[in-house]
Amino acid sequence: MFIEPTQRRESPHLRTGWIEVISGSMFSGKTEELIRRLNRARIARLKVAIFKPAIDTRYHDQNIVSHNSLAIHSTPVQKAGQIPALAEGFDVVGIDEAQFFDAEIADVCTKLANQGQRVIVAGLDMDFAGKPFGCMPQLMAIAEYVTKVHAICVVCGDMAHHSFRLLPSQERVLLGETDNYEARCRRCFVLGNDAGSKEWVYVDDK
Ligand SMILES: Nc1ncnc2c1ncn2[C@@H]1O[C@H](COP(=O)(O)OP(=O)(O)O)[C@@H](O)[C@H]1O
Ligand SMILES: Cc1cn([C@H]2C[C@H](O)[C@@H](COP(=O)(O)O)O2)c(=O)[nH]c1=O
Ligand SMILES: [Zn+2]
Repeated sequence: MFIEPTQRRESPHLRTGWIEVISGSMFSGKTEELIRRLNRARIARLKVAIFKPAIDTRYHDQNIVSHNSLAIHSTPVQKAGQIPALAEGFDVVGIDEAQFFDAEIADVCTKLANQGQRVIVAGLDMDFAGKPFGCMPQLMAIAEYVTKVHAICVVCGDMAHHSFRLLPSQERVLLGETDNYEARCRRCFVLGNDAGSKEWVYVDDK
């Protein structure tokens, strides 16, 4: 578990901010972990602002929602450049689905952190082809803290770090969940359709 640094309580302009990145494949728990950190910041009575790209309407047009139905209210924005004005006066800034933001997102996160805000960014490290996704490599490079989370391969049960697309589309952006994607380990990802595809069945402990 990530041990959160303590945020000093003076005005944001008198304290040091930082950037945290939570990254991994689909179903790896990025959103869960983002919501956990943001809820803890709220419990600490810090002012929390949360953003997501407006394109991400998968589960809800406003809320950030995890695959296991945790939810937190957010402000959808069209462009990264809109975030600084909207985040003014907040101690902590959460951003989900960062891979969909334009290249300005890295400068935006730097600006917020330099102003003393704690910035927590979650996003996919790789696309369906196993290629680094958009701005994520840059965000991981400039962050003080990077947490890589992993899913479970739905084919074999090993640790998964790939998002395997079940449709033939080669478009980079294709929203979806278990209808369109599976979490897969390296081996089952490389095997592709030859690895087969199984609905994950939880083993009964009894
Ligand atoms: N293959 C899988 N591996 C791990 N968790 C899964 C898998 N499929 C569904 N889940 C569920 O997804 C949850 C994580 O969802 P979420 O935080 O939205 O992930 P992410 O944002 O990384 O896509 C897990 O707690 C679990 O309930
Ligand atoms: C791999 C991959 C994913 N997407 C889309 C699919 C989902 O809508 C999001 C990822 O959401 P999650 O919170 O990480 O589960 O991204 C895409 O558009 N292109 C891809 O290659
Ligand atoms: Zn596997």
